[in-house]
Amino acid sequence: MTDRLPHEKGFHVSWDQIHRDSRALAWRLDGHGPEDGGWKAVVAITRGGMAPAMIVARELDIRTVDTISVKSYNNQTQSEPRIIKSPDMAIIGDGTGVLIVDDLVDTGRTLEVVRATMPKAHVATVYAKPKGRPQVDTFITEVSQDTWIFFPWDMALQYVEPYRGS
Ligand SMILES: O=P(O)(O)OC[C@H]1O[C@H](OP(=O)(O)OP(=O)(O)O)[C@H](O)[C@@H]1O
Ligand code: HPA
Ligand SMILES: [Mg+2]
Repeated sequence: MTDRLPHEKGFHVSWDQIHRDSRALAWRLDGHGPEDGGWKAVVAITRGGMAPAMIVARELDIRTVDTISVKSYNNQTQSEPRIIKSPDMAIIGDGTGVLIVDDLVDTGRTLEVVRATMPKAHVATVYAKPKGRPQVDTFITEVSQDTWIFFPWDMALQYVEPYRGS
């Protein structure tokens, strides 16, 4: 599969790395919620946003966690993003004090759709590519547009041949 990728580079993220980067995201967000009450809820964009959202919610002691389900990719082929499941809007309101969390922003189309449903929410991703950056309020690491990010939940440990074969 890898030789058919349209991306020049690969950025492989381990569980340890995503844990550290998600914690860094939480620390960056700490104290930046609305002055009257801080962050009140986290909305994870499924599925990739769920692991970072759990870590952010844990670090910032936020107990209200909901999800929004958006389907935009089939492997590496992009299609029109569709909202399959919305969060509980009675809790979310217009998004004030709500942190929307995703693993990454690429073209920004997923976030465009999500933002429209919660215009006052704060959008945070762990990784960002340049095209999608305008859709994100806070992120940790930027990678180039021609880089495909591989997450630990999509990978497995495997044997590699020694660099110098016998
Ligand atoms: O900025 P964009 O170009 O819209 O792409 C970013 C989105 O694509 C991936 O999710 P995907 O739709 O593949 O679903 P998944 O999280 O369930 O893997 C990723 O987790 C982001 O949510
Ligand atoms: O670089 C990526 N990695 C994983 N999923 C993605 N969805 C859009 N871009 C990416
Ligand atoms: Mg996703």
